Amino acid sequence: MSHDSLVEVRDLCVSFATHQVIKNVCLDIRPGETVGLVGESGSGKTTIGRSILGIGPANSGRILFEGGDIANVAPRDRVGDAARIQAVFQDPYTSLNPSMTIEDILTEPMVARHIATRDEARLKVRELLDQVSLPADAAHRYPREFSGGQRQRVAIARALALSPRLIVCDEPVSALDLTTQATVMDLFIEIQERTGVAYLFVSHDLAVVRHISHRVAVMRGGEIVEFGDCDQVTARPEHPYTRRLLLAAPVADPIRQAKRRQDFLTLDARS
Ligand SMILES: Nc1ncnc2c1ncn2[C@@H]1O[C@H](COP(=O)(O)OP(=O)(O)OP(=O)(O)O)[C@@H](O)[C@H]1O
Repeated sequence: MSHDSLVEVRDLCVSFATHQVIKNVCLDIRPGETVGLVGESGSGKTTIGRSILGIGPANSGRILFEGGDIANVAPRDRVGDAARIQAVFQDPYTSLNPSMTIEDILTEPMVARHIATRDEARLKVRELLDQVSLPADAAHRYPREFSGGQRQRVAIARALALSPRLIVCDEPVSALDLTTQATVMDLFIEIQERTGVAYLFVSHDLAVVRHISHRVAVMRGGEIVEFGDCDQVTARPEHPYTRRLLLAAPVADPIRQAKRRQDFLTLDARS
């Protein structure tokens, strides 16, 4: 494996019953990097994230994390930094336990992993809330008292509680309105700059992925059809499917959009 990878997915295959949904996927994520994973609904983005998290299967292939194979190792059986791979999911309304206070939600991962006593974990809550720009008094409130964007901040704070090297972010802003999306995206970027955490950023929304990613992988029908630097993939896409995805993503400037359409049509005609 290239030694600068944090995660390397090699020839991953996943099937549900007789349906093969992931076909020989290869993907690597470097420390501190954001890899965006885009593609239409059902292309297999979430399935790859779940395999990396250890909450979904890998029928064959390997998932190397700092060199050790973590494919099919459940989260509780993972050791070292692999035990701290975290997730932020789409729906902040169902991903937080409604009967727990924010303090309990944030201390639970630290206590369950025995990396802090309950008292030590409580002391860390204030710092975590501060990292996601929530007030200290949020600790004693319940998820229902917060907006969608604030709940997603709580989910991000919970992911940060274990000082992860990697967070799998699965459509983390898709349920939020556009203004809130922008502030939560800025928070993800700011946290990465401060902590050096890497993200696998899953989204159907190319505009969102383009904003945050260093590299982008494009999925279609269980395969990665294109993987490269974000600028390269979005400005000079090689695969016709990537060009179609890009054309489907809105561009504010109609003149730029028309030019892009013409450029891509020319490229399609050549490929
Ligand atoms: N537990 C499961 N059992 C059976 N089929 C599944 C399961 N999980 C996913 N699939 C199937 O695998 C395929 C890929 O699903 P996946 O959720 O990974 O796609 P996706 O690209 O994340 O799509 P979306 O954006 O809609 O979430 C789909 O055909 C889906 O129906």
